[in-house]
Amino acid sequence: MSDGRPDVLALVGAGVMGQTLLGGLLRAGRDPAGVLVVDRRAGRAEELHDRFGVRVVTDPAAVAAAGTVVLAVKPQDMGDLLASLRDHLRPDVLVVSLAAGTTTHSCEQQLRPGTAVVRVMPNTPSLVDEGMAALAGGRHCGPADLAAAEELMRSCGRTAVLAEKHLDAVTALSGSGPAYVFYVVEAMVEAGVLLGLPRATATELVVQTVVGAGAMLRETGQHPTVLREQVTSPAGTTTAALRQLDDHKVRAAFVTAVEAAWSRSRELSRGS
Ligand SMILES: NC(=O)C1=CN([C@@H]2O[C@H](COP(=O)(O)OP(=O)(O)OC[C@H]3O[C@@H](n4cnc5c(N)ncnc54)[C@H](OP(=O)(O)O)[C@@H]3O)[C@@H](O)[C@H]2O)C=CC1
Ligand SMILES: O=C(O)[C@@H]1CCC=N1
Repeated sequence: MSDGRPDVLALVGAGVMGQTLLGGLLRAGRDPAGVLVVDRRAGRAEELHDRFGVRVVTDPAAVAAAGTVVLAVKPQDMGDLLASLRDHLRPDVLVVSLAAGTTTHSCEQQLRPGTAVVRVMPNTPSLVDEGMAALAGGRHCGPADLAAAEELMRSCGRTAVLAEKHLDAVTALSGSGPAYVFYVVEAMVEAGVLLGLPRATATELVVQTVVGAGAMLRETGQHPTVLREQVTSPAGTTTAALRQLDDHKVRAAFVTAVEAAWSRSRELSRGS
């Protein structure tokens, strides 16, 4: 940890994203004794302690021991949360917010003046160490703070440091992106079932196809258009399918959908 902060990390909000990051940090070698989880659901303590070996509390005052505090609650809960943490945080704390559509400026305004805040947009493939997280530093955040936040997120995937103005687009693309891929997978599996394949077989075929296509994109570095053309034989099956996707404006629907997510992220940043 940088700048003489205590090595204790507090994670506030142990839902989907909080537990995903927690798992990554522990897999990467972080000592569970140095991690404190704060979640408002009292019943979570035993379950999370058994699963991760970390201490779990409901009292926000416990963050006073932490050099780094990661906020993983819903954007709509951030206001109440920041108010409850404000007087307990160390003056030199690093606050890392994972909340969609919550700007560093809005966090800073609700915390003690000068608090270092990093805004992060992660995604759920962090569960299998294939996450993508974009980070943006607030106005009191120095290079060492950003590096410390990046190190946290690298425990479960890749990172990119971007200007904060891009974070709503990141949220729409890679933050929500896994849901778009799962949606396509669901549709393809249903198509396989419609054509008479057992559901388990259809699922295995589709999942391996998606994993394989993703690996090809990463490992060949080829443009997706080139890779798609390699599959598309003249007068063949693929071109017949792609024509239907174009006729149904699926490409345009994806663009509009991502734009809607971007717009919603911007709305969240205005508190609506
Ligand atoms: N899920 C995803 O794919 C992604 C999520 N994010 C962001 O991560 C954040 C968390 O999302 P997600 O994990 O899905 O949400 P969840 O609802 O699964 O988890 C949030 C957790 O925080 C708890 N909580 C809420 N307020 C407080 C509080 N004041 N003190 C302590 N604990 C509290 C909630 O308790 P309770 O259940 O009682 O409400 C819940 O356990 C969001 O801001 C989201 O935008 C970012 C990228 C991807
Ligand atoms: O749907 C959401 O609001 C969150 C942010 C990105 C992914 N899930």
